[in-house]
Amino acid sequence: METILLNQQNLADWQKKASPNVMALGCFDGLHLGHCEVINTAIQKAKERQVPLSVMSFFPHPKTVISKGKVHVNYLTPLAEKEEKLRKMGVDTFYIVEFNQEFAGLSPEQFVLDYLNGLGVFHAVAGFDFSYGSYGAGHLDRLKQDSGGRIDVTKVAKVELRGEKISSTCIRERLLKGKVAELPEFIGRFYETQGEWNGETFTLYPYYTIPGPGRYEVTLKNDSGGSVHREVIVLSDGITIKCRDEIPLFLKGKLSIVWQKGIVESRKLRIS
Ligand SMILES: Cc1cc2nc3c(=O)[nH]c(=O)nc-3n(C[C@H](O)[C@H](O)[C@H](O)COP(=O)(O)O)c2cc1C
Ligand SMILES: Nc1ncnc2c1ncn2[C@@H]1O[C@H](COP(=O)(O)OP(=O)(O)OP(=O)(O)O)[C@@H](O)[C@H]1O
Repeated sequence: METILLNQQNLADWQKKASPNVMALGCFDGLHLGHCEVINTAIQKAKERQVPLSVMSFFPHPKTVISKGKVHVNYLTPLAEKEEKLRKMGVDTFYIVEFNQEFAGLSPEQFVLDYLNGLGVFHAVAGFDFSYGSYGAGHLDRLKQDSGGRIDVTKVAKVELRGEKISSTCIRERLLKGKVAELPEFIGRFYETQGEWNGETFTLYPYYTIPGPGRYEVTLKNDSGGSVHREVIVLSDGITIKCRDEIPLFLKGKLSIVWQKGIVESRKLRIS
């Protein structure tokens, strides 16, 4: 998979190199079950047409830029992890578009002509609610027209769980409430964060969303298959993670925390 950091300055160079492709569109933070439905649908379309599959995502999160910094988005999957997951899914080209005020101000038509037509897209796949262009005015029902009739569109229906749309937002909300045990129903696995254990402290890699303050049952594991079950505490500062028991030194170095269960404090259970 080729990863391309795209912006207004280098767009013309990448347009010259582009070949016909199918493209999946969106932020894809967390690569939850709704995102996987979009990407797997796009994979199928690319196979049917025997062309490469590209994914176009945006960084920083549009909400942060559009709110002019008022809305701060912590990520579920930092870029490096998203890149690895997309590569494993079989994506051929991963475009990360620099989402800044200038880009946000593109009209829906201009975005489609410059970033889809211009990059060889002839079939676009996104979810039912994908929006594009200034004020989010663009939507899938007008994309073909915005492309001058050149791009066919597949709209993926809402993937929901008990009536609730599966979204990165609802996953972040559950994380901050400590409801990590519910997440496999949304992302198909337990939520994981990557970082370093130096023998004394955990240091998470940047951008992860840490579960809310509280105690958690977790599995600590490294890339060579070593793992232990432990209880960790996220302190009230919401960023410090402490492990209650000793962590074996064979886990020193890069370490994943697999968040499995929030331990409800007994005091919360006390019925006054
Ligand atoms: C080129 C481009 C420009 C965009 N500009 C805006 C914008 O000005 N305002 C906006 O609300 N959304 C804009 N969006 C849509 C956002 O990416 C995002 O979909 C929207 O904020 C709704 O987010 P949500 O569906 O996750 O709530 C733009 C998207 C693209 C691709
Ligand atoms: N539950 C879902 N069902 C179908 N498509 C979805 C679903 N969630 C997201 N998508 C689609 O997947 C792509 C990426 O979604 P995106 O990350 O932009 O939105 P999101 O998951 O709702 O995140 P957020 O909550 O931050 O807005 C978009 O095309 C979007 O329409």
